[in-house]
Amino acid sequence: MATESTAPNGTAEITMLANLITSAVQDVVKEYSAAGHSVPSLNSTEQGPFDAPHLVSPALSRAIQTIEAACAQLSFTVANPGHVVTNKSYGFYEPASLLVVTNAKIADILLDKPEGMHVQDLAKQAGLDPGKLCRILRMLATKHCFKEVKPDVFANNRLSIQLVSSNPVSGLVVHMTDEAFKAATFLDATLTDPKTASSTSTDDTPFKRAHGVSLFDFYTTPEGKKRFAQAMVGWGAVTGRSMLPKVYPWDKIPQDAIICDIGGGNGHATLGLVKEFPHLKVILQDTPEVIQQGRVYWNTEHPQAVENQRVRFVAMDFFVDQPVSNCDFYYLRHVLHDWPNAEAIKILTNIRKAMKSSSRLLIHEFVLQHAVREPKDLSANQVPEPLLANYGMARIRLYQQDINTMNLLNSKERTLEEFIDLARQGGFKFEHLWDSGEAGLIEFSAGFFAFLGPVMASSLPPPASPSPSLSPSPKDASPPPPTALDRLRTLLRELLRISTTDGRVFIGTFAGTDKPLNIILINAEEFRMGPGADPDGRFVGQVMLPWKMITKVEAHIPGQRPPLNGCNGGGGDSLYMW
Ligand SMILES: C[S@@+](CC[C@H](N)C(=O)[O-])C[C@H]1O[C@@H](n2cnc3c(N)ncnc32)[C@H](O)[C@@H]1O
Repeated sequence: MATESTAPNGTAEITMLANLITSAVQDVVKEYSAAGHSVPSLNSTEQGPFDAPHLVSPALSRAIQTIEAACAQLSFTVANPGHVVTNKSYGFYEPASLLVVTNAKIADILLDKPEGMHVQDLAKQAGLDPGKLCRILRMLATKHCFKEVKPDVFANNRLSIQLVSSNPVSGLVVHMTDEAFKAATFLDATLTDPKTASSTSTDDTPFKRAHGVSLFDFYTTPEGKKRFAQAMVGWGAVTGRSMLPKVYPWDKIPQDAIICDIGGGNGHATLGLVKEFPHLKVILQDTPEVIQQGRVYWNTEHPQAVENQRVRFVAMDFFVDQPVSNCDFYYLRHVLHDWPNAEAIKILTNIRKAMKSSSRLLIHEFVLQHAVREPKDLSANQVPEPLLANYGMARIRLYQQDINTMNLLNSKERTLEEFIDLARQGGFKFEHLWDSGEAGLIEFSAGFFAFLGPVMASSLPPPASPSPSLSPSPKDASPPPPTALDRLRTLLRELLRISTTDGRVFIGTFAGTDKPLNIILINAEEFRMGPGADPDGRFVGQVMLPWKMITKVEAHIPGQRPPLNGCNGGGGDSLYMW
């Protein structure tokens, strides 16, 4: 007897997918027509009007992602599943072949030859066997990279033109298809060896197993450094380094606000930002050697910023040093994904120590999403059914890159929840996720003071060390008039001496919640050496005092040096003092 199936209805799904594709194609055509263009053919090698992430409107981006996700899902639904899975297992021949043609500069040889070249001539120039090159080019052309214009005659097309050696994307392609790809063949062995299975050390990666050295040691020669730098420029181009000016309300940020670009590489992201918003200043921080490269890059790409002192270059080791103190923004772009949690928290903690109360941390990275819909996940719910909640194949690079970080560095890409948790452990409070195309820009405030709002932030005493910026943060601008609660908070911010009904006296500060039923204090003397003290001796403890126990509250006696130089909140309920 036939039982009623509870499986989703494939007929309904493929009809919905086809409808999504039709409507998204109309949206794409509309966007191109509005820009006065027709949609570029795959056969064209001309640059299109939307060929970089920052040029794509949110509507066009949605339409493109819908097409990429729905086409894959539709074909995987209707095709023989054995055929689909076998094809997936053969997928590695694509990167292997891309490396051959990129190293041989086939796309360069084909430049300005729309009629194409016979593979005999191509192979002669490239120094390869014509028969073998022909088979490689035909496979790639069958995957729409290069075009076979006549039998055995190949030309560039819209995809292969990216492999031209002057295009930084080709640098990324070589890095991925050579050293990363070789390392990936050791993924299974690394994950099943008890010695390396759960390790987060860079010495226990598939990369090290494949190459005998860690990723960092692989690129020590000048040639290696150049190769990695090229790959990173390609990475920036593809992942949308030019998105930074677009996704945050920089126009509302006051004159001379300082963005500290930590682990900023040559500073290409913040260079683009100050070009578009010249009222901002940048402090670029990276290792000494990279900072030198940054200087050269800015002197070439934006000499006015250097001459007018809109940029400073400060070398650092972000595991050891605090970044420059009291900047308005601390910007981390694709830095944390290089590190497992323990190291990432160390970087964040050092930033946290450098921040003033109104500073903001901006983490600019891929933000992974589950492939399944969850009712509370608003962004996933914007993805039309029956597509996967994370846009499936349209966003596959995020999930491949997550494996890539495991492969190369034993690190990871993260979900929003993971970023919030990591930052909380570094002393930050989540404020906002700004949609930035492929990556997200996640904004955090400085833990404790965050809840106090703009009035509190602007009423803080001046920082102990000279501030590089005298400009208030955006949140400080035009504060609303203080309320009674704000005034109470301002009082409570000061170092206080609090006497209690049981005769104890605490010196500390308020670190409570918005509902001041209890007061949380730090007693420096009592807790500094206590069991709760952190290894740096900064977290000295806390105590909850119900209001009814408090007999007297005195502001710290003016002129007397406070027992501590200042205090600031950690994430949630911890408090740091120094
Ligand atoms: C993946 S790159 C990201 C560069 C840049 N933010 C971008 O988005 O292009 C990571 C950066 O972290 C820097 N870095 C690595 N270890 C560091 C350390 N201990 N101190 C400071 N910077 C470091 C590297 O030199 C590199 O520039």
